[in-house]
Amino acid sequence: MNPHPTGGEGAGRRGVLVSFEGISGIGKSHLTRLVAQHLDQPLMVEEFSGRRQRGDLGSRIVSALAQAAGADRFLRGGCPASETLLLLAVQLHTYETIRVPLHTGRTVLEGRSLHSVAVYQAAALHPHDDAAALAQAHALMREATAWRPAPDLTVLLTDDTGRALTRAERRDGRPIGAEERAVHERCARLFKELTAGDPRVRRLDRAAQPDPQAAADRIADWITTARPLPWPAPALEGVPA
Ligand SMILES: Nc1ncnc2c1ncn2[C@@H]1O[C@H](COP(=O)(O)OP(=O)(O)OP(=O)(O)O)[C@@H](O)[C@H]1O
Ligand SMILES: Cc1cn([C@H]2C[C@H](O)[C@@H](COP(=O)(O)O)O2)c(=O)[nH]c1=O
Repeated sequence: MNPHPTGGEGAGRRGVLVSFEGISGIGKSHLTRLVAQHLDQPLMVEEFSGRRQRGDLGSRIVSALAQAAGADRFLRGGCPASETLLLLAVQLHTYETIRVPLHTGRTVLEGRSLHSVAVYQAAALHPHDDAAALAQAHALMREATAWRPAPDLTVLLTDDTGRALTRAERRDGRPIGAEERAVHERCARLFKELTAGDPRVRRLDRAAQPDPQAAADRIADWITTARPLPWPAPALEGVPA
């Protein structure tokens, strides 16, 4: 089986693929909207948010997972391996939907991308073993990037976890319990460990940069100076590399 069914990629002519990562309430959507105002008609993709009900394949997979998981915010319906493969499929679907705009020069902003699946699903697959979870997160990144490219630039947002979760509680109108809070804390750590030393990942700490406009200016600078990285994949049908 060809692991790059949608393939496609020479560097230089396409737009930059940017992801925003971090725990709930960290401000991914909020900052993405502000950053978008600095860019020339970027395409914004937010398939993972359970708050958005749409009919595309990726969103329908997420809705099905959310339904199977009941009230659980981490989409845990009791079958973590199958859930992980479905969430990776959502990532592949995202790539299939963005590849043409991306290859015709548009900047694409992804709210949650491969790192989110790697982190949350590694945590779900290894709930009691941090070292195994980190190894699993790296393995999931390798698996995912056999199927679709990783973002050229990942913006990892960090903050005091309590403050981020208070924002998420206020936004969603429901409290976050102690077990969920512990998972958020663990995933915040895993995001940092998974991305440590990766030159494609820029970290922005909201505690150090609390002004959203200043944070957005800084991120926009990173994006406008980022360059598309070569992707090891065959040429995209109908779109010159
Ligand atoms: N610096 C901030 N000051 C005040 N409110 C903020 C700030 N950043 C975000 N918010 C608000 O906090 C809530 C959570 O932000 P947002 O929805 O962007 O977080 P997120 O969970 O990271 O995003 P996503 O929905 O993409 O996963 C929103 O209501 C947003 O408007
Ligand atoms: C990609 C992905 C996400 N999740 C969980 C993590 C969060 O609890 C929600 C998304 O909520 P947000 O407030 O919109 O950030 O989904 C997950 O468990 N597994 C995943 O792969």
